[in-house]
Amino acid sequence: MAENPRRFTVGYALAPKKQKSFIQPSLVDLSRKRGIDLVPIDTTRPLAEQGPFDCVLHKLYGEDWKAQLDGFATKNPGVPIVDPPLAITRLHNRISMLQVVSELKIPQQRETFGIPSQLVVYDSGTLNSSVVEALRLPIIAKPLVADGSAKSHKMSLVFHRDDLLKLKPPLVLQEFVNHGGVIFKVYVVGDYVQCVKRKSLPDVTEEELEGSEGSVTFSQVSNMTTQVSSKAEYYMQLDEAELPPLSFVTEIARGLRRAMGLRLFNFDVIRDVKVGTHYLVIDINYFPGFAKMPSYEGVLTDFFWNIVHEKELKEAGGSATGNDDKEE
Ligand SMILES: Nc1ncnc2c1ncn2[C@@H]1O[C@H](COP(=O)(O)OP(=O)(O)OP(=O)(O)O)[C@@H](O)[C@H]1O
Ligand SMILES: O=P(O)(O)O[C@H]1[C@H](O)[C@@H](O)[C@H](OP(=O)(O)O)[C@@H](OP(=O)(O)O)[C@H]1O
Ligand SMILES: [Mg+2]
Ligand SMILES: [Mg+2]
Repeated sequence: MAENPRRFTVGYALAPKKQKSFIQPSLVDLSRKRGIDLVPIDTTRPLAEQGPFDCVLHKLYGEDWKAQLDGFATKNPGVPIVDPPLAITRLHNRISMLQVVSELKIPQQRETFGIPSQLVVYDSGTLNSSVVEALRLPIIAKPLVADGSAKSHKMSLVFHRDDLLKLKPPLVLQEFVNHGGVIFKVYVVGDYVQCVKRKSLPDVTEEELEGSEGSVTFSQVSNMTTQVSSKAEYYMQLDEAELPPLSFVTEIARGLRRAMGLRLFNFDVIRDVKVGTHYLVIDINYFPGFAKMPSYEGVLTDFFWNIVHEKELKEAGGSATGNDDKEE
């Protein structure tokens, strides 16, 4: 194949913290070598006046930013926006986020999956109603909104029904499922899927449930550097835990990618210790911390390459992105 001297530009718009963690020199260098320049978008200036870009990558929210993206898309209809704001919005609500998992039509064989029993509570009055009684303790209370704010990560693990009354709706009440203290994070970058293990909340025994007083609040367990459990065997659990079969999580990833019309996300999966082959999806995050993923530079550079070459690949009758099957 003849060498293509054309260079491509990916414009990115990220919050300062995200920019710092994601735009590593190693990523910029590798992309540059493959003919792709990563260029920051100036969010203080109209987006439609900037560029030219072959792709716009973003993780910013708000009506103003949406309007900027709309203006840019009108002027540049062929330029992919990763990802469309409307598709991302589904992940800002912990009910609509997991609804999509329940709707997936994937033949389940040895390994099965679902979501934990949960319900949404909009007002304090509902906290002692019979619908809540249907949920088994312990219960995790999560803010309904998952918009990336510190508040949206603040959760409570509740051991007694009385303690539910202290919670502040709107929230999602979800049954806590014992899973051996290990969570699987499945990273999705276009058609690329990688699954890693992280530490999670430790299991709760019947005795602990009877004896525990009050509720415990916590935030971003899997990102914590300090030990969440004092149990000595804790880190051994992480080491020894077997990953779910890659083909199984890849099927779920593919289903989610198609159903949501998103290319950059991860989802958290736990394995029910009681069943052993039953998995529960508990969280989906847009454009998560990919820099924590082994070989992230190569994976993301391949992704950018595929995106900017999408048009010519389609014209040539092939697709290297694996996104030709997405429903957008
Ligand atoms: N139903 C559940 N059963 C058992 N543990 C759970 C359940 N839901 C959440 N957890 C634990 O609580 C942690 C936080 O929950 P979740 O992932 O929903 O929150 P988050 O703030 O959106 O996380 P992230 O930082 O991944 O965005 C999980 O990583 C897991 O350790
Ligand atoms: O701040 P919000 O928009 O909520 O996004 C977070 C995600 O919820 C987390 O899942 C990311 O951490 P992981 O990549 O470990 O899942 C986390 O990654 P980070 O801590 O590297 O930024 C964030 O992307
Ligand atoms: Mg999570
Ligand atoms: Mg989350």
